[in-house]
Amino acid sequence: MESGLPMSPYESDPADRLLTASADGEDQAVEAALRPKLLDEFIGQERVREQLSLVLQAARKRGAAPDHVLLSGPPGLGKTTLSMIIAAELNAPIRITSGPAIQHAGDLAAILSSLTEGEVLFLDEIHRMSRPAEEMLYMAMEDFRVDVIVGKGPGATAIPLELPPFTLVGATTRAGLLPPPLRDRFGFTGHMEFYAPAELERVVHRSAGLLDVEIDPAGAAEIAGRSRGTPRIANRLLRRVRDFAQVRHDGLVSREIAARALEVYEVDARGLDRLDRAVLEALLKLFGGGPVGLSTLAVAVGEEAETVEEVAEPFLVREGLLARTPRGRIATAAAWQHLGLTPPQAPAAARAARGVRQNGLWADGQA
Ligand SMILES: Nc1ncnc2c1ncn2[C@@H]1O[C@H](COP(=O)(O)OP(=O)(O)OP(=O)(O)O)[C@@H](O)[C@H]1O
Repeated sequence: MESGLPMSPYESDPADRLLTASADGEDQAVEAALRPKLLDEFIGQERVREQLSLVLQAARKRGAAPDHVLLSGPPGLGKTTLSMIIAAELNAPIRITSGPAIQHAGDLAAILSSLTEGEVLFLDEIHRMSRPAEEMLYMAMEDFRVDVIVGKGPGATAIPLELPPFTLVGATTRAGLLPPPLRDRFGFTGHMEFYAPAELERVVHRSAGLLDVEIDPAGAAEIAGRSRGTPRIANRLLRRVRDFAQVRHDGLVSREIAARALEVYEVDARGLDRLDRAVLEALLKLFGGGPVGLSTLAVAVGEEAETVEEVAEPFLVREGLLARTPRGRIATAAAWQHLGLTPPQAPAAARAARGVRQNGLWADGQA
């Protein structure tokens, strides 16, 4: 049973999109090899890294398990990677599971009771855990104890079970929707931000080294610029560009090769894909930049309203290309510029742009 929370727009990305931030099968297979193993190798997220480093160093000094850690932020920014780094830095084993995998409180009890002292428990998508499991987790986090209910009805008894001290690392795309009692039991929350292009360039370089791909700095910059601030996407685009470079050229990834490869995959210079551009083009060309209602816009691009709203729009809004207003969707000046189109001018605005009105006449002589 799920917690009943709506899916996050991040989670509902269809996996067949090259630019989705959620992991597909190929990602999962390659990602293990690309994950940084220690905090020093982890690129970017300076603030979270420094804060976490203090938490871990202090725990090591005290010889105790650190406080529970909550990592929040969109998918593909390195939450799983950081949880593994936490375990490696503490020299502790790690157990990995996720909210949706824990259907019953008993599932959680089984995991908790088999933890060893100091072990790190990584709970991905913690906001999607069932309510009874969530309540069991409160007690486990605070008192390192759970009550296992044996039997049913009036004869049911609660058997207390002591747990060894462990560190929970929870990950969520929606920290704001976690129930406060759960949120409050984390001693440290790290908010992961989208990566800057220069940081993604370093990610691409590092991954290229591990995958044995020859790449020059301009090639890495080209891939980074199209990766939507997300290392998982950067790594995926790098693999597609590598294919192109190996099949059509000599294997070296330069700016030109990266740009041509990503053109084949319909990822433009700003990281927009076919659907993103279709939405923008409809908004600009059919509706003059809006405002237009979501369902009308969706019909124009032949997609479901939810797909437009949850898959294309979040990135377009983040990029400042589209705005959601109470009257409908509108395109920004940057959207016109990005598609190389000229916004229509309102008659008065057009005249004002041409000249100053004097003596009741515009500079062009019209009244
Ligand atoms: N700071 C980083 N430096 C280098 N590589 C990174 C960094 N962050 C993430 N990556 C790479 O990006 C990929 C995705 O990272 P990860 O699986 O940790 O993301 P996530 O936030 O846990 O995603 P999800 O929420 O979907 O589980 C991994 O291959 C990892 O190697």
